[in-house]
Amino acid sequence: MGTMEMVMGSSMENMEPKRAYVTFLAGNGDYVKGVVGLAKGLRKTKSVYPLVVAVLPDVPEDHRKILESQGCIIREIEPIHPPENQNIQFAMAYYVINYSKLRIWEFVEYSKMIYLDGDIQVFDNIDHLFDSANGYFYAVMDCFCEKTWSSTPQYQIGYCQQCPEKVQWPPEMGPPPPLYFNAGMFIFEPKLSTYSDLLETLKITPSTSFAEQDFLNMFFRDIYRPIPPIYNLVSALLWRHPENIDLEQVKVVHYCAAGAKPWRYTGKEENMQRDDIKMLVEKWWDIYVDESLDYANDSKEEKTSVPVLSEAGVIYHVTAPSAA
Ligand SMILES: O=c1ccn([C@@H]2O[C@H](COP(=O)(O)OP(=O)(O)O)[C@@H](O)[C@H]2O)c(=O)[nH]1
Ligand SMILES: OC[C@H]1O[C@H](O[C@@H]2[C@@H](O)[C@H](O)[C@@H](O)[C@H](O)[C@@H]2O)[C@H](O)[C@@H](O)[C@H]1O
Ligand SMILES: [Mn+2]
Repeated sequence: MGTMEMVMGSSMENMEPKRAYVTFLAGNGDYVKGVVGLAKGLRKTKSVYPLVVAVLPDVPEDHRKILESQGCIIREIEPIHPPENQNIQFAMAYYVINYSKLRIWEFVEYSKMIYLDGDIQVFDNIDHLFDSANGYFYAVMDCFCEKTWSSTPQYQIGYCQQCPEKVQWPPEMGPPPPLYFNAGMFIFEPKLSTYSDLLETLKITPSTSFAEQDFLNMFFRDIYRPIPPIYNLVSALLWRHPENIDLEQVKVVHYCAAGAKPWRYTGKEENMQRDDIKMLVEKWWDIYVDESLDYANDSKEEKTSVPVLSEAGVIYHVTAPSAA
C-alpha cells in the first residue's frame, strides 16, 4: 500500500498544515478600506489561503461586517502597550498601537502565516512563499533614507543597507547595523513559546522610534532572512534606490510613504506626483472598485479541495475551482 493510500486512510484533517495571510486593523478610521483592498487583491491573484484580520476592540461592528462580507476571518485581539512611562518619540505617534500586532503569534491554529499591513496590495500570487523553509523569519530589507530615520546614525552619515557600497559604514562607529527589515510584510510561524518570549522580552525592552518594527528586528535578528523587494516594495525605494527596483517584477506594493495611502491619496505630499506612484495608486483603486472581486460574486464558484503530498510526505489540501 503506497504512502498516499496509507495516509488517505488516516484522519487527514489533523495532517493539514493550515496557512493564512493575516493583517492588523485598529480604530474606526479609513484603514478598513486598505484591508478590503487587500482582501480583493489576494482574491484577484487566486490565492488559495484566507485572510485573517486581527482587530483591536475599537474596530466597529459595521467595519467587521464589511470585512466578513469580503471573506475575511475576523479575530479580535487585546491591545499590547509598550513598557510604561517611556518618553519615546515614535516616528509616527500612532505607532504606539502597532505593538498589538504581536498578538498574531498566538494564532497557532495556523502553522505558517504571511503578515501584510493594511496599506499593502498584492498584485501577483505569492502563495509559494508559504513553502519557504521553517525556522526562519522572512521579510524585505527596509531603507534608512527617509526623514523618518533622521534621528539615527545611519541616516546622519548617509548609510543605507540598500546601497552599502555608496557610503561605507566607518569602522570607528563599530560594526555596521545588522540587516533591518520593514515590518509591513513578513513570513512567520505562530507558536505559543515564541509568543510568550515576545511578550516577556517586550516588558524589559525600551521603546524606540519604529516601535514594534524595531522590536521585531531585535527579537528575530538571528533567524531573519531577507527576501527580495518584489515582495514588499517600500514606496520610498522608488526614489531612494531606483537601481534596486524593476517595477515590472514587483508583486507586493507597500503604500507606506507619507501621502501614499491610496484611499486618502491627494497627490499633495512630496514625491506623490511621481508617475510610478500615480500608477500604483490607480492600480490599487482598480482592484478596490472592481465588484467582480467581491467575495459574494466569487463564492458562487464550485470549489473542490485536492490533497497534495509535499516532499516532506505531509498531505495538505489545495482548494481549486472545480474543473467544470
Ligand atoms: O489607524 C491605524 C493605523 C495603523 N493600522 C494598522 O497598522 C499598520 C501599520 O501602520 P502603517 O501601515 O500606517 O505604518 P507604515 O507602514 O505606513 O509605517 C497599518 O497598515 C494597519 O494595518 C490601523 O489599522 N489603523
Ligand atoms: O510601527 C512602525 C512601522 O514601521 C514601518 O513603516 C515605516 C518604516 O518602514 C520606515 O522605514 C519608512 O521610512 C516609513 O515610510 C514606514 O512608514 C512598517 O511599514 C509599519 O508596518 C510599522 O511597523
Ligand atoms: Mn504600512
